[in-house]
Amino acid sequence: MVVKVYGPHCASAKRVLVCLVEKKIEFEVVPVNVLEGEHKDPEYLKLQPFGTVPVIKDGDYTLYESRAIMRYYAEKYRSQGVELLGKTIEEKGLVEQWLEVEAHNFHPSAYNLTCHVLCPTLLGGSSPDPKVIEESEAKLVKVFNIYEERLSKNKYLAGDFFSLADISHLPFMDYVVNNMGKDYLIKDKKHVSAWWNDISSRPSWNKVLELYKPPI
Ligand SMILES: N[C@@H](CCC(=O)N[C@@H](CS(=O)(=O)O)C(=O)NCC(=O)O)C(=O)O
Repeated sequence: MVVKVYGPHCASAKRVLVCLVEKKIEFEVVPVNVLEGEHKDPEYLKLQPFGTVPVIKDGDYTLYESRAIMRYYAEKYRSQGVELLGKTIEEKGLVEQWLEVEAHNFHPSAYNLTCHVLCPTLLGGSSPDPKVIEESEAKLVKVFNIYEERLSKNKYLAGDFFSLADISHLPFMDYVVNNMGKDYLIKDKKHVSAWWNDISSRPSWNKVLELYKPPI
């Protein structure tokens, strides 16, 4: 049974797609036009009651939350493709730690910038708020300072191996650094810059970006 990934053009779905490519897992995509509100259709809400993308269907198995989906496939196909969870329980612990750091320290500010700078339609009619943009950038500076220190000792966030924690950053780092042109946030951080250049050069990321261009 081939896994179906709903909403491939959206950022959070790209975490899942990169994971599947790295693990050499065959997949199909089901486009969901969030700008037209298709993610709020009753049929879609039966799959994902919170009305966000992505969700996957793998036979009778349905799963949403992009990071949970990545963890599921990285575990289920552990011996296939690139190892994305580390080799020891200690390494796996660090992968989980940096996945949580991405979700709770990096993502909120990156998502705020996405809404207020890149896609104000996500604001539901409100106007972009310069104060939110300023505060979000300041928070990201603090996050990248911590990343700079971590990456001065390790090639990747969880250690000297590429993992789900690095994949999880790809879509919104691309929005912040490239789509928003806020590369100045990392340009003076040589280890963060080297890390970003490394992970964003991966064929898996560039394949997904080429196949499923963002809707914004
Ligand atoms: N925590 C969820 C977040 C999913 C999410 O917010 N998806 C956005 C699209 S994107 O920001 O990932 O591109 C969405 O559906 N937005 C539409 C909406 O919130 O109505 C996950 O990681 O899957």
